[in-house]
Amino acid sequence: MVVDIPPPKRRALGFRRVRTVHDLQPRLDVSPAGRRMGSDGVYLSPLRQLTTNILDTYRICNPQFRYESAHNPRRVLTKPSKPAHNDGYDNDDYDYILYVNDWLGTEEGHKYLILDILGQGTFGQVVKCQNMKTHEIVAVKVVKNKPAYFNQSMMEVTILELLNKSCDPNDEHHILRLRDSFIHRSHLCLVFELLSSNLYELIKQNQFQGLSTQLVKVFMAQLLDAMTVLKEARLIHCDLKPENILLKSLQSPQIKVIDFGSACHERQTVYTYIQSRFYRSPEVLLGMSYTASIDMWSLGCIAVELFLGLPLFPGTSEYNQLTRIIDMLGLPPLSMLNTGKQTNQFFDVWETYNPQANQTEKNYRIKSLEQYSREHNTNEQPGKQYFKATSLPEIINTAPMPTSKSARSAHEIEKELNNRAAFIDFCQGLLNLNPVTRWTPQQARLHPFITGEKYTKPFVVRYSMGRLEHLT
Ligand SMILES: Nc1ncnc2c1ncn2[C@@H]1O[C@H](COP(=O)(O)OP(=O)(O)OP(=O)(O)O)[C@@H](O)[C@H]1O
Repeated sequence: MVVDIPPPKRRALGFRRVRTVHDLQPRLDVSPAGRRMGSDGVYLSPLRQLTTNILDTYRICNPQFRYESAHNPRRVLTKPSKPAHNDGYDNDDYDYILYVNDWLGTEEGHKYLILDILGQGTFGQVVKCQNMKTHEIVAVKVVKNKPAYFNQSMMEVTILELLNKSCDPNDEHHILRLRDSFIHRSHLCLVFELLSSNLYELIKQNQFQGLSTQLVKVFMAQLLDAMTVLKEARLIHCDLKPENILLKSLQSPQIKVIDFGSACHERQTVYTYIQSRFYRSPEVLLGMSYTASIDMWSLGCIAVELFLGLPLFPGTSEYNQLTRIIDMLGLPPLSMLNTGKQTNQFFDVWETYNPQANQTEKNYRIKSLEQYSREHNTNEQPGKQYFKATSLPEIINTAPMPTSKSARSAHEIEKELNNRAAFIDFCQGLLNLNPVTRWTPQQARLHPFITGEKYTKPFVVRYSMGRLEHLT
C-alpha cells in the first residue's frame, strides 16, 4: 500500500523536497481523460492510478461501474470442481465445491469466510476459514453430503463435545477443540481450532531420517496423556497415525490428537474394518473383539516410526500386514488365534493330541504367499523391507546415531544408548501382541523412557488391589 503524505508535512518531518517524476510532467489545466488527481493536486502517474484506489480509476473510466465482491473471480479449492449433485453445489464425490472468499454458515456468529484448503480426508475437506464475528482463524471440516458420512461425523461431534466439555474442560490433555458445528447446504460443518503440520509431514521434512529419542519422548508423553483421558472415558480413537497428530504451531513440540471420525465407545465396537493398515492391531486383523488397547498398538507403531523415520509395518495388504508383524514379533497367543473370526483366512489350522493335557489342540501356521494369493485370488507380494535387521531391538540399536559434535562425546553416546535401551523396552510394552497384557496408557506413562528416570532393567507393571503399581 502506498501512503501519500502531502508535501508540507513531508518537509515538517524533515524530508528534503526532491524532484519527482511529477515535477517533470507538464501541468495541464484541462483534466486529461481518465486521469485522477492526488491530494497534492498532481495527476497521478499511470502506475499509481492503476495500483492505488483502483475503484476510483474504474469509475472515472466508466461512471456506470459498480463494485460487488460477489463478482470477484473465485478460486476453486475442491477437485473435481464440476457440479454434479445438490443443485450444483456438490461434485461427483458429494463434496461441497468450495471457493476462496465464499461463506460457510449464515447465522450471526456462525459465518465463516473461506481462506484456503488445509487437507482432504475420507469424510470430506478441511478448510482454513475466518469467523466473521470473532475474527478467529479456524479449521472447518466440510463433511460429504452422504448419510453415512453425516451420521458418523455427528458421532465425532458428540465424542469431541464430551471430551472437550467433560473430560478436558481446561484444554490440558492434547485433544483437538471443537468450537462450533452447523449445517451448510446439507453439509455438516465441524469448526475446529486451527493447528499446524501433522507428524507425517514433520518426518517428511526431516527427510525420513527419524527424530531424536528426546523429541519422541516429548511427543509420546503428550499422546499417553491424551490416551489416558480417552481410556478413562472408555473411548477408542480407532485411527491413530502420524497424519492424525498435529503440531499446535511450528514454534514448539506441542501436539494435539485429531480426527475422532472413527472413534467409538468401548461398549459399541460395531465396526471390524477399522484403523489405518500400518497401525492396525493384531486383534483387529484377526477379527477379534477389541478394546481401547488397539490404540496402544498404534501408539507403539507411531513411536518406532517417529524414531526411525519410516513405518515399522508398512503392510501392502491385510495378509502382508500380519506376516510383517509375525516375522518380527512371532505368532499371536493361541487364545487369540482360537477366537479370531479371520484366523482361518490367514492360517492353516490342524489339530494334534496333547497327551499331557489329554486333549486335542489346534496348531496354526501362516499360509504361504502363494497359497493365500491362490485362495483369495490376489497377487500378494513380499513387499519392501526397509530395515536390514529383523528384531525390534536390533532395528532401533542400528539406527544412525545423532551426528552433532556434542552428541559424539563418550558421555553422550552412553546416554543415547541408555535412552535407546529404555525406548526398546517401552515400545515392546506397547507392541505386545496380546491386548490383555499390552500396557495401558496409565502404565506406559510410568515407564522410565517417559519419566526420565535412569533405565536399569525391563519395566514390569501390575495392578494390585485396583491400584496401579510398577516394578522396575
Ligand atoms: N484442526 C486442524 N487444523 C489444521 N489442519 C487440520 C485440522 N484438522 C484437520 N486438518 C487437516 O485435514 C486433514 C484431514 O482431516 P481429518 O483427518 O480430520 O479428516 P478425515 O476426513 O477424517 O480424514 P481420514 O481420511 O484420515 O479419516 C488432516 O490430515 C490435516 O492435514
